[in-house]
Amino acid sequence: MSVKCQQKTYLTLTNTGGLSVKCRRRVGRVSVGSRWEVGERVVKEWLSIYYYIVVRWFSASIVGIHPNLQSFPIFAAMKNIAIFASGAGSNAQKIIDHFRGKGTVNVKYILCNKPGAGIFDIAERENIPAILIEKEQFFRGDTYVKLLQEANIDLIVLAGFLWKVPTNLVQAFPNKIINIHPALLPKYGGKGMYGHFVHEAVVAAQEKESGITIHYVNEHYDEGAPILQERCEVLSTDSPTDVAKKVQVLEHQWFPVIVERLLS
Ligand SMILES: Nc1nc2c(c(=O)[nH]1)N[C@@H](CN(C=O)c1ccc(C(=O)N[C@@H](CCC(=O)O)C(=O)O)cc1)CN2
Ligand SMILES: NCC(=O)N[C@@H]1O[C@H](COP(=O)([O-])[O-])[C@@H](O)[C@H]1O
Repeated sequence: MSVKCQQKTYLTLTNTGGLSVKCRRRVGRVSVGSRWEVGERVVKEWLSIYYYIVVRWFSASIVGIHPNLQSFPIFAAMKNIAIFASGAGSNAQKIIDHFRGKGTVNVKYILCNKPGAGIFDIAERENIPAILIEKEQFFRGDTYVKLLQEANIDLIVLAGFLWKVPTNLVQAFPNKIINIHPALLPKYGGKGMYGHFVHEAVVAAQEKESGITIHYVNEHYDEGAPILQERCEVLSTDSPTDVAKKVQVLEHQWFPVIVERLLS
């Protein structure tokens, strides 16, 4: 079944820090699956909402009586994350999938600086509030710092975000912002080193291996403390796209695991 004229919505921050809803009308045929798939998806969504409400209410009341039960996963308070992205959002999707139905992590916001980026479609499908970042507000002022603090964000995850996080945001969330880089830092990092540019440089240098680096974010590009590096072989016959595919497998395998480990 497909429908026409899907309304695409995202949020923007007003100057007073409020949220306003924007509609990006998309005219075109959007497949939402068969009636059965749609019905199944609705049932699953309602069940996860029911699970969330019942279990969270129950665990909150129990923890209120015995706070030391907090250490048991079932009673642990849910952690909030915000995901920043600029592109397709495949890493964001893997993180969302990883925590689906667990009741441990809530993706409270998705923030993106590129109108029309695929990450907005993911946010729409997953019913996650999506915010289009306004450049001036992001680099001058505390609008986004306040939004994320008021949302009680426990971890900010940069998943293919292509702007430098400003110092005020880094300082507001010390050791609570992480990034995934598609290479083995410190090589192939810094300004200009993102996406395909990284893999092109690795192939041009005839490297025998590449990989991923997940690291804390400081005020400079790619200089924060490393958290994890995983490697893949680069063959002499590999193109940058071949390397990108191998690296993406590592990203999708490890990023959700590291997010979970840091929040536990
Ligand atoms: N304060 C920090 N902010 C960000 C970091 C970081 O380590 N500290 N990591 C980046 C992600 N990243 C590499 O992992 C990265 C992303 C983008 C660039 C870059 O050169 N960007 C261009 C702009 C590109 C665009 O707008 O399309 C630029 O700055 O000129 C380098 C590294 C996320 N933020
Ligand atoms: N230097 C930052 C950088 O290059 N990040 C890279 O952007 C891609 C985002 O893909 P996605 O939108 O499909 O998650 C990922 O490969 C990530 O490592």
